[in-house]
Amino acid sequence: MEISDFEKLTPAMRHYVETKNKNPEAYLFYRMGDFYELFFDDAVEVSSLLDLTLTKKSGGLEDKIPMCGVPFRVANQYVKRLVKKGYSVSICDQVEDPKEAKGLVKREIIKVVTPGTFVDEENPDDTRRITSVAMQGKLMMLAHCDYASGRINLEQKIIWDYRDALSFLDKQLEFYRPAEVIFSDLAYERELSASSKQAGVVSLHGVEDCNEELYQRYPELFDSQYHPALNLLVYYLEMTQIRRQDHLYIQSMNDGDGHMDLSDTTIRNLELVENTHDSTKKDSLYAILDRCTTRMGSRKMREKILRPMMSADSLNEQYDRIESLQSNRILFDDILEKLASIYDIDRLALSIANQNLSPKQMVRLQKSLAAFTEILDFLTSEGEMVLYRLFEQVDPCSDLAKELESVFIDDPPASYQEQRFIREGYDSELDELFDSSEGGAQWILDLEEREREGTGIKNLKIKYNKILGYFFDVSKSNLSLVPDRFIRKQTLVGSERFFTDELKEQEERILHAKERALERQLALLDSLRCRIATELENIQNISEAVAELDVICSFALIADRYGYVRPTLNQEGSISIENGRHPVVERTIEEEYIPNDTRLDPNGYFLQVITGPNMAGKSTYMRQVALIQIMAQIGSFVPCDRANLPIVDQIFTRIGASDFLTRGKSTFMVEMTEVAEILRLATPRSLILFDEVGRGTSTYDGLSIAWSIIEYIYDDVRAKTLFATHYFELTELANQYEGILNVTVATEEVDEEILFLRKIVLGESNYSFGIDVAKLAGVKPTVIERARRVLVDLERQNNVETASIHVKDDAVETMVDDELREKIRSIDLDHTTPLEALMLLQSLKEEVDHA
Ligand SMILES: Nc1ncnc2c1ncn2[C@@H]1O[C@H](COP(=O)(O)OP(=O)(O)OP(=O)(O)O)[C@@H](O)[C@H]1O
Repeated sequence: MEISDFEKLTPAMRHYVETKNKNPEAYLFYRMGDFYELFFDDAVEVSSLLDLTLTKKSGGLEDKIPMCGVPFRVANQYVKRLVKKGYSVSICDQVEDPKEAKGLVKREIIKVVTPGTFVDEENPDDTRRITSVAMQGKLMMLAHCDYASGRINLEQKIIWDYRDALSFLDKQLEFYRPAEVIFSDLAYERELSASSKQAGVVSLHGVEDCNEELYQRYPELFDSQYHPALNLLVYYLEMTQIRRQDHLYIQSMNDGDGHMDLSDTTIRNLELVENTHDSTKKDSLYAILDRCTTRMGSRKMREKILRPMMSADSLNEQYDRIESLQSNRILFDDILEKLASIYDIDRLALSIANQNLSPKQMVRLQKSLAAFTEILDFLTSEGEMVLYRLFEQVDPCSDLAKELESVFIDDPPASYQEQRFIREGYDSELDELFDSSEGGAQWILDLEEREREGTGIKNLKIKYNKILGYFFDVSKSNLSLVPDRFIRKQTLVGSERFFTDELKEQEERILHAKERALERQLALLDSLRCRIATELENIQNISEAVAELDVICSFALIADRYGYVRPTLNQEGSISIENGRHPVVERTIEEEYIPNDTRLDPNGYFLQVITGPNMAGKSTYMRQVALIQIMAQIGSFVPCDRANLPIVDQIFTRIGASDFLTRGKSTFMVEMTEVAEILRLATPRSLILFDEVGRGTSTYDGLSIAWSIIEYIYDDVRAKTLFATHYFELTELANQYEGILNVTVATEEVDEEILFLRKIVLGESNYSFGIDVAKLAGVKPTVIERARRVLVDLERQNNVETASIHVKDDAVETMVDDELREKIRSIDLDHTTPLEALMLLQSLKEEVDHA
């Protein structure tokens, strides 16, 4: 805005413009009376975003100023809609009582609500995270914060190049799914933009200034160590929320150790937390495993699935806990019952720190703490030490729970400022004040009765409103009976309103007592808020422990219900699964699920080439192995009869076409990029699933790539690998390498129809049944017939071509050698003339030259 225009503005509009300029990127909600108003461009944009009526207001300029507004009581609804679309909103409130203001009422921005800091009280499942990214030398550091609970997870990784940065960020953003990412301007901005789009980040912006003094102000948080990403995060939160951020705490610091590293493609391909068709939880591993009672438990379950553990000791301890619940049914039921009365206390942390817990929230906290104490009592009295150990370090805040127990009435009102919510007997002064206010009310009723008799006005009533206070209401027909001591206050169409000196005197007393009672009540509430704030850290620990316990209960429930068994962990690195099942497919198909065995042994067969017709069950089999391995490493029992499993460091999957086309790469390019990444990162402790690698290009290209990938894995990577393919030629590899095993999915042909037996058996299949599947799928018979003829032709040509390809490849060379050897062996020298021998030699040479 031009300075000349600014000077023409009314004082209120000038203040609005000054306030807006403090944070131009956020929409400014400017409090005026009972509304938050927006002006100028903000009004035009927000009215269209939220379907509000756009009006105009004169503000000193020649043209009227665009304006729209929302009632302040429901403003949160509008703020929510804006932040969900990725916008931020500055809330500018009146910070002095308008009645006491001289001139303009003082207004200030009290906070800026951003996509990552918005807390949706009505929807506790809406977990919003904010992530900060900063670089320190070659170290990329990230701080992920769940703002409502105050929990922060720190991550870091040494970045060698652009590709490293991109893959690390992809993984991080996919895992934490922040709504908002902030970065210092120096950080990898370009990479961030690409990754964040992929992970659906709604708001991304750089923050230039970063106050390095912060770590002195939050000594516990920083643990006297400067951490640039954490610093950036706290700086940004203080700047937007305009207050100290005392509820923040570090939940974990991950420097890559201790957890299995799952790539975002693996998370997607195995449908760990969402399915690939509509990106919801349905039909994912998470949907099967999550039988948690509390919301904290469900969130923890998701975290665990995405971050499997690597410590055999911790996993065995977790299995022990499941067993201990299974073997003590009564205790298990008691715990489940108590968990059901624990609220989502995790999300109260922000309100606890800001000391604005409502009475309703306090009652929830009290009930949750009481239930938690009872759970601890069960465990100690039952001597269940494996479970109790979860809580050894946790202070149950029993005193606080007891203290809160006697405070509140049963169901405190949501709008508590004007109503009684503290129980009688908790504070004698409060009781006296409410008594006199309520006693006054009785006095009014008595007076009404007395005056009705005294005046003879049968329907005389004492009423109350905010403007007149208490008054006598007399209908027109009774006006002649009104005595002189009644003083007229107001005349309406059908009645008149009066008061008496006596009524006014009493009114003073009643209203004053009520006001003081409410004041006292709020003061008591404030002191409880202070008291609770001192226990914040303990409450956060309790919510962590409850979440852990809930997850274990969920594992135990599922194990019982679906017949999962405890896996045994081995150090040798071999996978041995008896009658394994796919945890999701077995629950979603109508027919019976056919279990399968798997054995992958680093000292024996560690690479399986899986052939078999389309739709036979190859992918399902491979995924089942990966899912069983993941389940074991998150501490769950597994769907099979018996499992002896290693701790794998990573699970890689190259399955189907990924949806990366937005980044301008072809499907085949994406496939090869993923393959390259897998070959680079996999170790002998990894598990790799390859489904039809090489399919995205011409047959020979694809076949040769698949062939050499298998050889490379066999010779150099040595990771346990399942390789499903339609290239029958790859089954030849098993003849050449000892550790490669050919398996196939059994089928039966009954009356020219194929029957899938779903059973993995030794051997290979050179027939893909693609055309049969097309027939099953309902493709027209004429098309099917034509396809069969084309296939026959192609196969004929194919053989001719195969004979003439020149591949410098051990495998092919071996085949040529074998043929030559065979020919030489068959020469009968006793019956060969020198000339014939010479001619034979010439023909052999020609063959070798053309091979
Ligand atoms: N073990 C099993 N028991 C019962 N049904 C199964 C089993 N395995 C797979 N199926 C069923 O078969 C369907 C096809 O399986 P899957 O996708 O694994 O086949 P595929 O061999 O990978 O096929 P394609 O080669 O066409 O990708 C699954 O959707 C499932 O309904």
